[in-house]
Amino acid sequence: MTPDIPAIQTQDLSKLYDNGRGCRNITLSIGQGEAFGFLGPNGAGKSTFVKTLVGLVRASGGAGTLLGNPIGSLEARRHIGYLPELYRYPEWLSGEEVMKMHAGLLSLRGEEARKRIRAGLDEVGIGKRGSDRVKQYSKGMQQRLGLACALLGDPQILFLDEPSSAMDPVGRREVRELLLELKKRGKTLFLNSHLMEDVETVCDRMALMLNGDMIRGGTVADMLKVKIRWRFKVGGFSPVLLDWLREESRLNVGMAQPQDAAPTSWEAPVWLEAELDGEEQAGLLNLLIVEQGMTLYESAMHREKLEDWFLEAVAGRDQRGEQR
Ligand SMILES: Nc1ncnc2c1ncn2[C@@H]1O[C@H](COP(=O)(O)OP(=O)(O)OP(=O)(O)O)[C@@H](O)[C@H]1O
Repeated sequence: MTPDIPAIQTQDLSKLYDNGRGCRNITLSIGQGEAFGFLGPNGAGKSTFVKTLVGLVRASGGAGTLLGNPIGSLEARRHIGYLPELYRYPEWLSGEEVMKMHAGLLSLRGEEARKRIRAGLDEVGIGKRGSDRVKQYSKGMQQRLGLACALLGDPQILFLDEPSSAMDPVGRREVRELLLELKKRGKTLFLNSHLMEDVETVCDRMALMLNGDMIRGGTVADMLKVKIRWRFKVGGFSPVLLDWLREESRLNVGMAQPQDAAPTSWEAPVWLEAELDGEEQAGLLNLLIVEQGMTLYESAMHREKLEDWFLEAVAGRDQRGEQR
């Protein structure tokens, strides 16, 4: 495989359904071995874009290639694994039988197929339940099975549409670890997710979709350079101390929003909030609070950085995706 050919490349790629919804004019280039995250609210067009890339729906405009091969072509499909967002496996089949069915589609047979099926089920953590029927699987286990199917052909590019949405926090973490491992093995990952933490941990670059358009994009590191919000729960507080804190730290410290963190009585601890560039500044404020004889009950980041970014980006925008 020529390393400088992009794994995924699109130029003004659009897929508009008869009702005018879908995704439009998406231009992207994703290198081999890169992990790319698509974020966006429900109905933004993320799944439509992925379905167009994997060749499940035909583009209405623009062009795209996977490892240099036109999207939808057999050669492009040979290199991909796809975990759709909504899927149902026949309930009467066992996990192993579902995998066997997929192995058949990949022309894998005999011992090679058996080996890969066993390893695949183990890798996603359901190896011991492989002979159980799908109807006995929890939603999270079905999602793990879907992931194992997507990995069965050892694809170069993995398209994962909400890969851990049905999982509990432990399952999500395991999937994140698996994705990081796949990245280490040089796989290209395209991840659609509502879960900021998935994108933040796994992806190198990301973009935000809204109403069918890609409205913002960049490296995850750049996106995380936005200010962070930090909260301090302090006792023995007085307004004079707040002025002093501001002056000493030269930071933007204030009382936290009363509706979020109202004190219950005058003596009760109060919440302060600061907009910071990094954790070191929180350390400085901790120190100054204690130095002034206030009691520091709690000091923690208030909101996910990426979540802030996401909320800020969609704030005030009309979101047509979910509307009639
Ligand atoms: N087959 C279809 N026919 C007509 N409209 C569709 C079809 N599939 C999706 N849409 C519409 O296209 C828009 C984008 O849907 P899409 O499923 O791509 O969004 P999404 O970002 O993946 O959302 P979610 O996170 O909820 O899956 C939505 O308004 C949706 O209602």
